[in-house]
Amino acid sequence: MAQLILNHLTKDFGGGRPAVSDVSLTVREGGFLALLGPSGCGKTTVLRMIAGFEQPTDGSIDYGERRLSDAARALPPEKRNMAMVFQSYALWPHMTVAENVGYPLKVRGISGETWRRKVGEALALVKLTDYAERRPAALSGGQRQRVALARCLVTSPDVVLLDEPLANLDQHLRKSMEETFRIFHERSGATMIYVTHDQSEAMALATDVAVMSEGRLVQMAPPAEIYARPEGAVVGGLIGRGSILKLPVAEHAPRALGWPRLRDAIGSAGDGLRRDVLVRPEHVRLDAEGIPLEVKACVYEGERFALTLVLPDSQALKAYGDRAIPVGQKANFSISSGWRL
Ligand SMILES: Nc1ncnc2c1ncn2[C@@H]1O[C@H](COP(=O)(O)OP(=O)(O)OP(=O)(O)O)[C@@H](O)[C@H]1O
Repeated sequence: MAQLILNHLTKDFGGGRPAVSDVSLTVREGGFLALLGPSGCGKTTVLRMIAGFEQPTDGSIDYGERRLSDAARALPPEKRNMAMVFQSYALWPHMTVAENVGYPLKVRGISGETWRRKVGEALALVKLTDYAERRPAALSGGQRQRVALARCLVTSPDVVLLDEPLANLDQHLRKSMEETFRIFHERSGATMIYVTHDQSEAMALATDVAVMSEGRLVQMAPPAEIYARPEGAVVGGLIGRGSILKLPVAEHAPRALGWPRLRDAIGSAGDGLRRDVLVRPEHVRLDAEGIPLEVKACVYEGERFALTLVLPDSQALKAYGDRAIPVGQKANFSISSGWRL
């Protein structure tokens, strides 16, 4: 086990802006990195460079002391001891589950008892022991994805690359697969890099979250840190369900803003420069001492109500409530904290 190091990694396909620009980050040993960002920001290209399917045009990738690739040379994918799981499971339809899982071993010349033992262990980990002799066509989507996971686990890779592996699954299955990934990560000790559109998935699984935008790395931090202290509107808008308000706060104001300062900013009609302030819905609460805000929408979400409130200058503010408030009605709210982006 070692650190995976991306150093000024760049990939330019030659069509305008590079797909990946100057990305430097270190994935800690045995870490679980979630790579997040809007469509087209370069996530898959980073993953493909790590796997060895694309060569960087600049910068380098190292695994510990070992140089995997740079602009001059690249270790072929099969020499990297990595495994990649795709959104489409890419199982061979004519092979059984066990044969699919054991295929990478066969390619490496492993057969007989060792083959059976390793396949058995991998299938047990993803709870598919009883399905060993089935063909992929006779499996559910979640089971197929678990076969793909077992196939990547069977060779004990140092690094596992997952490209939106849960995108085709329904909400319920995604939750149970998240658990499988967590166990897989704990037991294998492999470094995992997980590309996803779904930030809640990323927050649930990752030791670190990296957010990309337009080919660049915008921020990388542990999930709780990136949630509490996002850098800029891209990260603030992507992580969690906050509202980004434009408020007149001074440049030298602290990043974390308390209620008195927020109340003054919301109440001020000043034309001064407005800055992006992120307000999390869980920090907005009904408060007799607060300011009256109109309820524009109230949606029942099962465990709570999601409210959309309107500030005096018509900006929308999301909040949670434990009871319904009729649309059009005003109630007093305060905001316990905001974060200047
Ligand atoms: N082989 C290629 N040739 C030319 N351009 C490419 C190639 N692969 C990717 N790109 C471009 O590079 C940019 C980044 O693509 P990439 O697939 O890495 O984004 P992504 O963040 O994974 O997007 P998504 O979330 O939609 O999958 C896009 O503008 C894409 O069109």
